[in-house]
Amino acid sequence: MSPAELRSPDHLTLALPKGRILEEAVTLLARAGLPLTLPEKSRALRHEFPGVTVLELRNQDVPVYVDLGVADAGIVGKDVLLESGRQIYEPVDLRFAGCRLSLIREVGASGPIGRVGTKYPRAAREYLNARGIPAEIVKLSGNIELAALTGLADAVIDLVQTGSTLRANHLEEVDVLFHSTARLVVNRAALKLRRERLRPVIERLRELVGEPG
Ligand SMILES: Nc1ncnc2c1ncn2[C@@H]1O[C@H](COP(=O)(O)OP(=O)(O)OP(=O)(O)O)[C@@H](O)[C@H]1O
Ligand SMILES: O=P(O)(O)OC[C@H]1O[C@H](OP(=O)(O)OP(=O)(O)O)[C@H](O)[C@@H]1O
Repeated sequence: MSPAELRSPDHLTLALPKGRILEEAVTLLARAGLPLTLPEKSRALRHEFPGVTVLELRNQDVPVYVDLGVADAGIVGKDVLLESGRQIYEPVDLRFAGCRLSLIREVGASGPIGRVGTKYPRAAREYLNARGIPAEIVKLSGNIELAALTGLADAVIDLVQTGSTLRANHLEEVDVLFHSTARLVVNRAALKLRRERLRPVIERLRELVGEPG
C-alpha cells in the first residue's frame, strides 16, 4: 500500500516549500477553504491544522513527496517541477511567483559557451543539446549569476523576474528557456482516495485564479 492509502480518506497532507512561495500558497489554500494559517516561525517542520497536515520542505523536495504519495498535494514552481523530471498531475496554474528561466551572459559577451553554471542541470542539458552546444554544466546552489561574473562559467542559466539582479551585475538575458509560475500538484492515487476533499479545493483554486475547469 502507498503512504496515501494508509491514511484516513478525510485527512489531507500538503507539501509546501518554505521559501518565497509559502505565504501566498497558504493564503490561496485558505481562500480555497482549507483551515490553514502561516506556520509560526519555529523549527517545527510539520504543522497540524484541523484535518490537514502541512509538511514544510525545500522546493526541490515537493515533487518527490507528492509523487511518492507521502503528501496528497503540494504547491511548487513549474521550474522545479520540470527539473524534477516527475510526471505529476498538475491541475491548476496558480499564476503567482512568475519568473522565467533564462540564458544569461555578461553584457556584450560573444565567445563560445564552454561552461554553464546553473541550479537547473536537466533544463540546461536539454537546452544546450537541442542547440548542439557541447558545453560542460556546473551545478551550483545559489547566487548563480556570480559564476558568469567571476569566469567560473561563460554563461549561466537562472531565473529572472524583475531583471534587477541582471542590471545590478552588468549581465544580460540572451535567451528564455521557459516561463514559470506556481502550480498545484496532486498525487493521482490521492485524487481518487480523497476525491471529496481534493476536488472542491481544485475547483475553488481554479475559480480564484480565473482558470476554466
Ligand atoms: N526572483 C523571483 N521572483 C519570482 N519568483 C521566483 C523568483 N525566484 C524564484 N522564484 C520562484 O519561486 C520558487 C521558489 O524560490 P525561492 O527563492 O523560495 O527558492 P530558493 O530559496 O532558491 O529554494 P531552494 O534554496 O530550496 O532551492 C522558484 O522555484 C521559482 O518558481
Ligand atoms: O530578476 P530578479 O527579480 O532580480 O530575480 C532573479 C533572482 O532571484 C532569484 O534568486 P534568489 O533571490 O532566490 O537567490 P538564490 O540565487 O540564492 O536562489 C534568482 O536566482 C535570481 O538571482
